[in-house]
This record gives sequence, C-alpha cells and structure tokens, in this order.
Amino acid sequence: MTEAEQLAILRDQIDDIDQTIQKLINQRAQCAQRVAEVKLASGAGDIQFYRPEREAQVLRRVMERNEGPLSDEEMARLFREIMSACLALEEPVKVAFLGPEGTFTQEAALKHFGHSAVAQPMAAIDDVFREVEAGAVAYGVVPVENSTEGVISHTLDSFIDSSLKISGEVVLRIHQYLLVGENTRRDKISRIYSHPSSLAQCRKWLDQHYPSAERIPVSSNAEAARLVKGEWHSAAIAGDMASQLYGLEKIAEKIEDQPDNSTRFLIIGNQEVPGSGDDKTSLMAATRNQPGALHDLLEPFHRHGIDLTRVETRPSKVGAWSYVFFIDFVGHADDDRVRMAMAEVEQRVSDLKILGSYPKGVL
Ligand SMILES: C=C(O[C@@H]1C=C(C(=O)O)C=C[C@H]1O)C(=O)O
Repeated sequence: MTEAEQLAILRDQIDDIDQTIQKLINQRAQCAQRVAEVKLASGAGDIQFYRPEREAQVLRRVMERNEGPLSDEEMARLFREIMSACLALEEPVKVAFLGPEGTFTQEAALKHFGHSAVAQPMAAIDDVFREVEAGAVAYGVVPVENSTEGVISHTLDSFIDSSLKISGEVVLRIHQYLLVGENTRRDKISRIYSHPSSLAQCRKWLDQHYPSAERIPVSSNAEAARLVKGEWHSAAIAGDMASQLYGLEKIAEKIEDQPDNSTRFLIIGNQEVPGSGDDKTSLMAATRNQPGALHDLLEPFHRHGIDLTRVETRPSKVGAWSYVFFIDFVGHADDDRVRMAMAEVEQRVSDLKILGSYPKGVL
C-alpha cells in the first residue's frame, strides 16, 4: 500500500470516530440539560447547577480508568472542558479572578472551571471577595500560597472579615518566562519588570543572567507584560498567558529557580460543598492569649488521626500580639472524626470558623 493509501484509510477511521465522539458528547450534554430540568422542577429556591464534588468525582474516575496512550492529566483536561460546556448549557458559571487579563490566577480559574466559564478580571484580592459577596458572580479565584514564596497573607486576612466559603482549590505549576517586545534586543536589557513574588521566584536566574539589570516590582505579571510591550531595553517576567495576550517574544523559558514551583489557589463562594470522597477542610481559629494555646488547639487533630496539611499564623487585627490560626486538614466537616475533633477544638478556642470543606484539587 502506498503512503497516501495508508493515510487515507487512517483518516477515514478518524472521521468515523470523531462522528461517534461528537454524537456521544451531545448525548452527554442532553443528560446535563435534563439534570438542570430536574433541579429546576424541585422548586427549591437557591438552585446549585454547579456541583464541585460531582465534578471532582467525574474527573477522578476519568483518571482512574484511563488506559492511554493519552496521559491521565490530558484526558482529565478534555473532560474538564466537556463538563464546562455541558454546565454552560444549564447556566455558564460566572467567576471573578485576580486580574488583570493574563495572570496566573486567570489560568487557574480556567483550569478549574474550563473555558466555557465567564471569567472577569478584578484589580485586587479585596475586589474579588467583594464581587462574590455582592452576588455579581458566583465564585472568585484568589492565590493563597506559593511553594517558593509562601503564603499570600492578603488572601488569608480577607477571610477574617468575610462570610464567604471555600468551595475548591486548584494547584498550578508556575512557569516563568523572560519576555520582550519588538523594540528590545536580548543583549540590551537594562530593566526587568514583574510582580515581586515572580522576581523572587527567579532571583538566582536573574543574578546569573542579568546581574546588572534593574528589577522593578509592579502590581502583576500581566501588568509587567503590558508595560514592556512598547518599551525599549525592557523585559518582563510573566507566564505563558501574558506572553500570548501581549504578543511578546519569549527569550528565556522556565526561568523559575525551583523546578516544581507551584501556586495554590482557592475558589471562594457561598456554597457548602458535600463530601466528594477525597476532601480537605480549612478553618480559622482565634485562641486565648495564654501559654500552650496553639498546642491545645492542635492536640485534638492529632488524637483523632487527622492529617494537617498547613498551619499559618496571622495577626488578628483586634489588638497587638493576638493571633488567628489558619489550618488546613484532610477530611470533610461531615466526617465523624472531624466532627468529634471540631467539637473539642471549639471548647479550647475563643473563636472557630470553618471556612469550607471542598474536594482536593484533581487537575
Ligand atoms: C450535570 C450536572 O451538573 C453540572 C454538570 C456536570 C457534568 O457535566 O458532568 C457535573 C456537575 C455539575 O457541575 C450534575 O449535577 O450532575
């Protein structure tokens, strides 16, 4: 058989398979529409079309049963988009994210909700909280910690005065790029703009490759990319999305000092999410200002065999030297042993607020 004949046969097969996939995707979409009809018919006031726990279960199952050659992550990403499109038939999810357009937070929002979500950039973390509180959007996406740079304290502090709940988390591998516009040559860079945490994430690389360039902190990586678009002798450190958005050339790739550099983002909203089978819970506790307070707070977790994934301390804002603890652990607030531990913790602290139980990030 000639090469052309072999290719023609294979392409016919692909065309047939595509037709079948397409039919099945539409059948799936019809089922999702029927789900919406059932939810509406129930007559309940506040209908939740978007179900984070159900989506996490679907994606986990996709990964578990996957046999390749496509990777589990790749397959889950495809299903993420199919679900996003199906949900948009019920009602597109509206999401506010820490902008501007082109930030890693936008990338996180799209990774979590898929590209059929309607995502709106906000100028600051406070604005994301406010937009969700005002009901203008159903969810917000904010960064909370970076593996190289640590906690984003502004996000934690925002929970102190907010009644919003955490309904999900998403972890993004952060790759940084050195970007220039058409007016700048790679050997003529005297200024490098970026968000302070991105500058910090690339500090060693910059020391080595651009020791004498001035490092200029700006409000976001996307803002850095926008600034250097027309400037001379200037480069930006930013992600892939910003590079595409502003049509900048990548003159160096993956310049972050830690190869596994990642950021964790939280999804905030008003929803209480039922258990998905593999969940995390975040809480906030204020202790009385006395010796052993942190030990007393943590002890019940240890005794009930609950795995803590993070403990952060922040000033409480209600007087000097008093603190609020932010604790993340594995398990759902409805689990028996979590309930038991929480009942005990409540006796030992001056204030306890469960910020939310939510599925562990799948993608
Ligand atoms: C179809 C549903 O609604 C939404 C769409 C889903 C999907 O396409 O699989 C899953 C969960 C919900 O976000 C449902 O609740 O099952």
